[in-house]
Amino acid sequence: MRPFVELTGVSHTYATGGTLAVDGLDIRVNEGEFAAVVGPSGCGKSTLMKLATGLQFPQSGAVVVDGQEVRDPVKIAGMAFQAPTLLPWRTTLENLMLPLEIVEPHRSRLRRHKAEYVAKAEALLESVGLKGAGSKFPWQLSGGMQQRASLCRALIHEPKLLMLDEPFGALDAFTREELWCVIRDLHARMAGTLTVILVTHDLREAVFLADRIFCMSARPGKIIAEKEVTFPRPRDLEITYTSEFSDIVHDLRGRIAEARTAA
Ligand SMILES: Nc1ncnc2c1ncn2[C@@H]1O[C@H](COP(=O)(O)OP(=O)(O)OP(=O)(O)O)[C@@H](O)[C@H]1O
Repeated sequence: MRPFVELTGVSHTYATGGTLAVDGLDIRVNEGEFAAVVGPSGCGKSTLMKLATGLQFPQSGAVVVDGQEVRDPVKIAGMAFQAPTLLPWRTTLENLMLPLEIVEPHRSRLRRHKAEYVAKAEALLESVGLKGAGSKFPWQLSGGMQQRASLCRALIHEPKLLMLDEPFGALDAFTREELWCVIRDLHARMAGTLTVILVTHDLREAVFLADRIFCMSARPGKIIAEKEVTFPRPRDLEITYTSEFSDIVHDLRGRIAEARTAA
């Protein structure tokens, strides 16, 4: 497998406040892989996401995505965050269409091929259990439904890289587990062509979804452990109740506890 996202010896200090957020960060995620990043609060997980998508640029080290050094915002990436950030004055369908109005080649095609794109958006909504919700405004949807819609928006322009920053953090445990399965199925459907990086505080979520888990030190963040998760796919929620699963969660919890006290 070829590396798809590579950060090598990356250090980054924010100009505002002069905070050294990550220092000597090395991470390599292969094409098609589902990676998760866990670590103590404030260790630089979101910074890693911003660096990998060209929203911030490091003072030292290299960031390479899909074989190209990152010098601008990465157009092949889709992103979803803890807050669904849907525009309240647009319907759900219109919210989904937003990246198409910005990202080429869709931007130039959108007007002439509108029906094709609408059909695609509707198919995506159906795939996450939101059939028929396209005409509703975000405020007419539950939090879980909004988060599903926001996932669809992140995927509408067929990104090769999906970046998820605590996307389920604000949801109740049942809805969260339901959405784990939605993401699992989306990733499986795009077999080998969609690389995912998920930042999460939820260690069960990381172990259930990921092929590889990176554990970060306290700030300034660097990778202190890398763990492969070899449970066969497709994974069922039942595996979360097995002792093998709990062992991995406990191991990660121990590493993060150590990283916090070492800070
Ligand atoms: N835009 C910014 N300007 C200045 N400092 C920032 C900015 N974004 C993050 N920081 C600082 O960089 C450090 C790392 O923040 P980051 O958001 O990457 O951590 P995190 O691991 O995602 O945190 P959490 O787990 O709490 O979400 C923090 O000390 C934070 O205050």
